[in-house]
Amino acid sequence: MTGIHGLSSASASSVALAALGAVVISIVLSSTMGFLGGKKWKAQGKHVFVTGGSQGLGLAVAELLASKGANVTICSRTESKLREAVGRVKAAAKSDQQTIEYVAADVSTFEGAKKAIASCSSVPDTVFCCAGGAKPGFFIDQTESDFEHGMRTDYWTSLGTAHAAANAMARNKVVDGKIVLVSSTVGLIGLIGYSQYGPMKHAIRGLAESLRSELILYGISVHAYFPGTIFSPGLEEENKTKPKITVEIEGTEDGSTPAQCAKGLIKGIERGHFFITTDFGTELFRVAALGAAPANRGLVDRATALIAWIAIPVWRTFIADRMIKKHRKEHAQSLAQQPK
Ligand SMILES: NC(=O)C1=CN([C@@H]2O[C@H](COP(=O)(O)OP(=O)(O)OC[C@H]3O[C@@H](n4cnc5c(N)ncnc54)[C@H](OP(=O)(O)O)[C@@H]3O)[C@@H](O)[C@H]2O)C=CC1
Ligand SMILES: CCCCCCCCCCCCCCCC(=O)[C@@H](N)CO
Repeated sequence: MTGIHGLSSASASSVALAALGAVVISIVLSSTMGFLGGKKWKAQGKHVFVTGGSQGLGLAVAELLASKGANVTICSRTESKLREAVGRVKAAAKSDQQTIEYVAADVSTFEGAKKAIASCSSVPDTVFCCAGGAKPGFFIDQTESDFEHGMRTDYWTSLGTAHAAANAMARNKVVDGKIVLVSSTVGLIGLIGYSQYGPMKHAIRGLAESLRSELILYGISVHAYFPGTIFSPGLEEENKTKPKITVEIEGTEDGSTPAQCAKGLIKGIERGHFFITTDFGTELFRVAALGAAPANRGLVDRATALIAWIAIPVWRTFIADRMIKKHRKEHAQSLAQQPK
């Protein structure tokens, strides 16, 4: 007797059994965090260091964790902004016993990042690398200096901070250390206007995977966050130079407040998720691009990947690429007006 694909029913049932086995293993592996690791991460009593902590996502993360009882050090380059921001973090704190401070530093060099970590009143056990920002534009318009700036602002800030933090944590035997890297939706996909920025956010994903593996040595856990549009001061700034076509594809209405993003990010961390998203579109891109990274919920991730398998090519072909093709004429006209 033969089954549907000409398989004997015996081998069809062994295929089914193997599939079932894979599902069970997948569920077990993805739930080990809950069953074996046991402990849910708590902000209470931690010392959290946040780069990009003077505004936008970083400030919202600092405020939220202070409200949950963490000691917080915010870091960015501009002291005047830090002074105001640290007041907001203090106001959000659960009690006046918490240490809330700021460190003014440029973390885009190893020297700056090392100094920033060393200036904290104690070794931080939890580090959020939120510093970053895009300078969108058309690939052919951008200069070598724009790309170099992107590497510094969007990759090196995280690399330097993670390097300084891992050193401090490992050498001071910090228990349950944590490093959180911030990528973007465009760290999972490519999108017109973001060639100076997206590839750096892809690099952040690679850094997260490398560090997740190696920092097991020291019991330091690593997470990467992939936010969609955040209504932040940085977004207002980048929108001044963002190509119209990029704005159209992103949609001006679609996005979240820094506070909404911080809330979703912390929820993901508490659940022990490795790659964290806070909007459905990016969640589809995450499961489609998961590769060998750990899933969040084994079975659900795989089911979501089935949706992504259909939805992503449809979105790309009939929405994104089509909009770009429609934009060709307008773009050619503006190109013709530029000097060669
Ligand atoms: N806004 C968005 O739509 C999205 C943002 N993201 C990412 O989320 C993160 C936060 O974004 P957002 O909330 O918009 O942030 P903002 O652009 O509003 O703020 C950036 C923060 O980083 C600080 N910063 C920048 N460069 C350095 C540096 N070299 N050293 C120290 N601090 C620095 C800034 O302060 P100062 O200039 O004073 O140093 C500021 O505090 C970024 O990594 C961004 O790429 C991801 C997806 C979408
Ligand atoms: C099948 C799936 C459909 C989903 C559609 C979603 C469309 C995604 C558009 C990309 C949004 C880019 C946000 C991040 C931008 C960013 O990082 C900068 N703003 C940095 O400041």
